[in-house]
Amino acid sequence: MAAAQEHCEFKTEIKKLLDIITNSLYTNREIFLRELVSNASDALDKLRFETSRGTEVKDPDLPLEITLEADDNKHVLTLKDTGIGMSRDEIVRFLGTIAHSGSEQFLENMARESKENKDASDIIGRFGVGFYSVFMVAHKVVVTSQSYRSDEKPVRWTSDGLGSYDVETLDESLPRGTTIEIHLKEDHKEYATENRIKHIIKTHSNFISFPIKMGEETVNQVTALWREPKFSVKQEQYDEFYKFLTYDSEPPLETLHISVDAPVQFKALMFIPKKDYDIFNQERDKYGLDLYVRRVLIQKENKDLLPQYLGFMKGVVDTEDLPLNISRETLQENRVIAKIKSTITKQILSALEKMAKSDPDKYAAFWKEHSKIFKIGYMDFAHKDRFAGLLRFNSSIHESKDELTSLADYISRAKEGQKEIYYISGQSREAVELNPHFEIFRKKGIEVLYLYEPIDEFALEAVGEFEKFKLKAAENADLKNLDDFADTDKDEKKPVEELSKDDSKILDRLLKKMQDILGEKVTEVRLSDRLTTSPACLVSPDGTMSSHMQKIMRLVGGGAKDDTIPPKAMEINADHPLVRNLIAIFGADENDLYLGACIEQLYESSLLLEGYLSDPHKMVNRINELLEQSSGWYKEVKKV
Ligand SMILES: Nc1ncnc2c1ncn2[C@@H]1O[C@H](COP(=O)(O)OP(=O)(O)OP(=O)(O)O)[C@@H](O)[C@H]1O
Repeated sequence: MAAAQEHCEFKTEIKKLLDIITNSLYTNREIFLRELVSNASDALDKLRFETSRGTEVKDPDLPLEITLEADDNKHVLTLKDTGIGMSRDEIVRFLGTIAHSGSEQFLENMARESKENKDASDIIGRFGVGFYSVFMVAHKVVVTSQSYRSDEKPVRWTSDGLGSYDVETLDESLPRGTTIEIHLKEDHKEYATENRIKHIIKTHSNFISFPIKMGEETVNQVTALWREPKFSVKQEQYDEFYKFLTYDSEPPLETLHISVDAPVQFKALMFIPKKDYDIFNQERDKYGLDLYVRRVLIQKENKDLLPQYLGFMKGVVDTEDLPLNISRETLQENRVIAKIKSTITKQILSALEKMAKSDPDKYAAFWKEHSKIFKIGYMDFAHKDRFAGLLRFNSSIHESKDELTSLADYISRAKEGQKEIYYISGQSREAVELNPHFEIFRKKGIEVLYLYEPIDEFALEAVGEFEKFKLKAAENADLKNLDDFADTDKDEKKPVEELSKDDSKILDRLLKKMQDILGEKVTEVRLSDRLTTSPACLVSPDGTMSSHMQKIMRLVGGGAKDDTIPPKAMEINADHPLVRNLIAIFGADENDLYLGACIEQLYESSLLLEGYLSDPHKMVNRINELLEQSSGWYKEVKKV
């Protein structure tokens, strides 16, 4: 006899979700079974977790398993588990609102994707939509559940997935667990045939750690692959397990299977995915390894087992050295976990080092996908040198932006007597190569690393030194250190005439004039030893951050917008034709107004290159005035 029947409307967001699911053209509908089996497995994990910590449960002797029944005549597929079950309150909360991760994320991603006009069907496959995906194939679903708490009555939940559902409390007695009856739509009755179902289980759910039974047969593998000895596992099995774990359709780039006895006993099976699937640029909090204690799942995506910069790793860790009843809240302070983390970190770094050495192409593929997160490793001081050894950069010796070098290779090419590794930051290869600070390095044939990501410079600053070579921003290089190196740039333009004594004196006064005009905007105006093609550049006072770093610090400084420009010295290239012209103009009339505009413009052009010019209006006006004047003169010279 049924009691307390209730008819309820789904919340709006669920209606939206159901609408997307049922109307989507998604062809790979079989993943609904993956979702339901994974829910059943979660429910069994939760039950095992409760019993292992001594909680009293209903029907303690029931085997922990999932059973499937396919009724080909009635087109009904039934999935049963002996897991934790749901009470009436829970079933309404869990299946009637959208408080759970999968579907919520799905909706967010859908919203974003539809803005970008992408095909959404791929998201269904990759993220899973949880329970509701069943309505891709069902016209009616009946969920009957008995909670593991003996004082709860069984409950039945029925819905056609259109807009509402019914719940009723049952008076009969039922064994613990959840049964889901799936009444298939006419078009999808194939999902009530035994062979089809077996095939789907093998494809998507083979590594579920509880038996999935059809009749007498256990359809899935059940064994915990990570506990098998390494030599007995084939790469195909690893690949299959990886796909099961991540929903990735491609095999992993690298597999790492380790068994450790000291200082802690644990086994880990980890993978580096071929692609960084954080395609939505979400917060990087979806990382971590699944933690098992003696095959019992304690926590999915545990973050205490892995430093964040190795967060691209996917996989499982299983240890003997923790009590089964450990509380998840205290994992973070647990000494065993800390030891596992430190061992795993070393093992992953070793694996990367090995890969970099034995298969540079593979390492380059790793770098392309995962370096963004890996570079956060500059905070891991304990492994600073190993981290630095794994860094890769584009450099001035390369022909294109896609080539990479390590710091060690840079050093192997360094000039005799060179003690520093130089780098320049910029948005692109072109931008770096136009940076005036690069000119002296080009002239002397000294290699410079090109840094394109904001984090690169943080990483190199933190590393500080590699194999006794100091890491130095090119603009902060002490030019005295470069004096010993001869010029190598052969395709010099014709040598510039030496300045006459008189002109040198005029230049001295011109520099003072520049200083007067620019006032407090610069610390000084001086002659440059570093420029060959640019007329001027700005230089940070010794020991300060590079301009690039200063800009980043202003961005991350948060709060108030800081528009102040840190004072810098302006350096002038005495050999530049523009400067030579200015000397002549200044020599003729020290107060020529044209000079003032030119000097301001030189300063602001340098600011622009350093990325500091925040308001271009004044500058554009001035350029237009200068253009107007010069076009007038040009017209006269050309006699047009
Ligand atoms: N077989 C089941 N036994 C017990 N509870 C279940 C079962 N199936 C679903 N639930 C409950 O319903 C909730 C919602 O399930 P749903 O599949 O929609 O999302 P989810 O599993 O939480 O998220 P995700 O799909 O990201 O894993 C689950 O979190 C769980 O609490």
